[in-house]
Amino acid sequence: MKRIILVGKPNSGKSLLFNQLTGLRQKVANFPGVTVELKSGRFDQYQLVDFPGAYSMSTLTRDEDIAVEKINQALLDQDTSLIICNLDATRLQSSLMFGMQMQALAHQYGKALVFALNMIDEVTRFGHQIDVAGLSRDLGAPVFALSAKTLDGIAEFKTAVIQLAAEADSSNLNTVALPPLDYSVQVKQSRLLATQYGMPSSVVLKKQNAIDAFMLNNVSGGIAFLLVMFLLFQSIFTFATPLMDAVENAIGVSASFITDLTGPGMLADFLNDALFGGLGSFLVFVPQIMVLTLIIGVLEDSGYLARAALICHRPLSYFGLSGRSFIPYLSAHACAIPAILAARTIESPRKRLITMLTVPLMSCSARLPVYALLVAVLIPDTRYLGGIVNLQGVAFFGLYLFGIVTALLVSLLLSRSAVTDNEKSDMPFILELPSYRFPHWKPLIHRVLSSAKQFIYRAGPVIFAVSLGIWLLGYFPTSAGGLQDSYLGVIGQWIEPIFEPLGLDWRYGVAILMSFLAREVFVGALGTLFGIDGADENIAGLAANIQADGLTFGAGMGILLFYVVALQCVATVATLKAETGSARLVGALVFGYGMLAYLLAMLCAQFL
Ligand SMILES: Nc1nc2c(ncn2[C@@H]2O[C@H](COP(=O)(O)OP(=O)(O)OP(=O)(O)O)[C@@H](O)[C@H]2O)c(=O)[nH]1
Ligand SMILES: [Mg+2]
Repeated sequence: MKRIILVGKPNSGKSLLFNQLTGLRQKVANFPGVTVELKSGRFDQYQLVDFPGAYSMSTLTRDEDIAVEKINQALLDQDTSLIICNLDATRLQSSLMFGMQMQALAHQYGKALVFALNMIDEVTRFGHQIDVAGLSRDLGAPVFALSAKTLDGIAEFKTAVIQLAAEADSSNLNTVALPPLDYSVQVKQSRLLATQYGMPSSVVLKKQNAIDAFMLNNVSGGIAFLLVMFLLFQSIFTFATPLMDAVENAIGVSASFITDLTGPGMLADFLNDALFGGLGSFLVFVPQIMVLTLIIGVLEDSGYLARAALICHRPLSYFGLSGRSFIPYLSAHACAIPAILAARTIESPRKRLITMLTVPLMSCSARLPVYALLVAVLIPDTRYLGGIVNLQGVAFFGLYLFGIVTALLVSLLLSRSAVTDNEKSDMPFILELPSYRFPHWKPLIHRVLSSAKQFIYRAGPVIFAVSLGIWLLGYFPTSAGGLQDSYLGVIGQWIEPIFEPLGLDWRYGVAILMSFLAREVFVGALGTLFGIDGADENIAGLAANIQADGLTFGAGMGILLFYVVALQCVATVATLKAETGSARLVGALVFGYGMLAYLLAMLCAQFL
């Protein structure tokens, strides 16, 4: 298939334009370095490829390396019909700096190129107008003003792209032998063109500077940062509670409705214990995942993340990390895998490696159900300041904080050790601050919904299978009750010695071992086990069941810390191996985190 490539400076709106052209939903967010690998989709009869952004053809970071390497391949490829070079109309100079290099290369390799002058809605909003015809004339290439957000100019652009690509396919431009690029010329020319056509930077920066005077100030910025982080984690707990209660009630009502229909017997036992007890107790946590995604999404789209990265650069440097590590660290609270990839934007290879190795310590959304369940068991629901601060919410925040602090300490250890190459640490820290924007709500809603869908699709089948397996083994041969005498009970006796020092009986052991398949399984497995065990089960109250069963505070805290630290995710391990290229290193990491987790759990059980 013939190909059209979409390139440009970071954060210039490439991915949003890509989504509009292909109908796909690649991640779009308001900070540089969102797209870190090539993504393709179909546009008309072409394959459209969205690239990571690059500031110039001489690269600083791994994502830029990938972009430039793949651009060079595309230039040599017969199948590349057209290059769309995306420009941010509000930041014309830096966009053109890359754009003009790209244009010279396209010329050199005989490729057709069109400029998309994106974000034109913002230019209009600032009361400025760009002379598009003049810019096109001076650049010597077609330029289309458009907005990937409001869709202004998109229809014309689509038609033009198809036409230009078809023309290029039939005309066979010839390679022109040009001397190698002299980048200083492009810098000078882009400055001239930007002064002539672009918005004066005083207009763009006025509002931004006013907010940044507060946000980047050492004192007010630091306080704002801590407040934002506290509210982020606290609100996962508070905002989601009503929704969680609703889901819990809905599951309870469905459970009693269905078991009324079936009447007592094995089928009812199965539905109650495995389906509603296992899968049901996991579904309760979906609202929390949605709230977490929503808040991270708002932060990402507002432009605040880049500021937070800047504020954190100094403190993170003490631990051998970079300010840019902040973005992978934050997004790892949703899932570690994209976060490990996002570490590609970190300038120093050494800091990138340390970031990747410590990202799994951030509490990802798979741990949320475990945290929420055990916090509800162990911590009383006490409220302060008229309900704004909730003790359970504070405990929740404490767990996230524990993950972050452990990650920082491990980073410090790694940065002082021989695992990493110290010579490559002195790379400049450069981060472009994006404009503040109101979050684009439509993609945000999609993202929230798809996070829920993914959460269910990813862990749901595993949880169902595990619940089913546990139920069968736990129900037979003594269906009358007596989990202890079931097949599972027998297996349980073998593993009990491992968990005894943690103050846990074999049921918790089974749930912990099973959660190496997916962490969320812990909740489903316990739900099923307590379901079989309890006579008149009330699935809505797994937390209450565990409390009544007498889980001690120390042992419970031990489980929590175990889940914070242990690396129990096959997909994360695979991604780490691919990105670091070292199975040994990743193996050692899994073992190290496992031992630390066990040790912490043991200390809690013995001393708390
Ligand atoms: N107002 C406005 N905002 C836009 C437009 N296009 C994109 N944005 C916003 O600009 C930000 C960056 O968009 P992306 O599509 O992620 O940019 P990108 O060029 O793919 O960025 P990288 O992948 O980091 O290189 C997001 O906050 C978008 O919502 C536009 O036409 N108008
Ligand atoms: Mg992108």
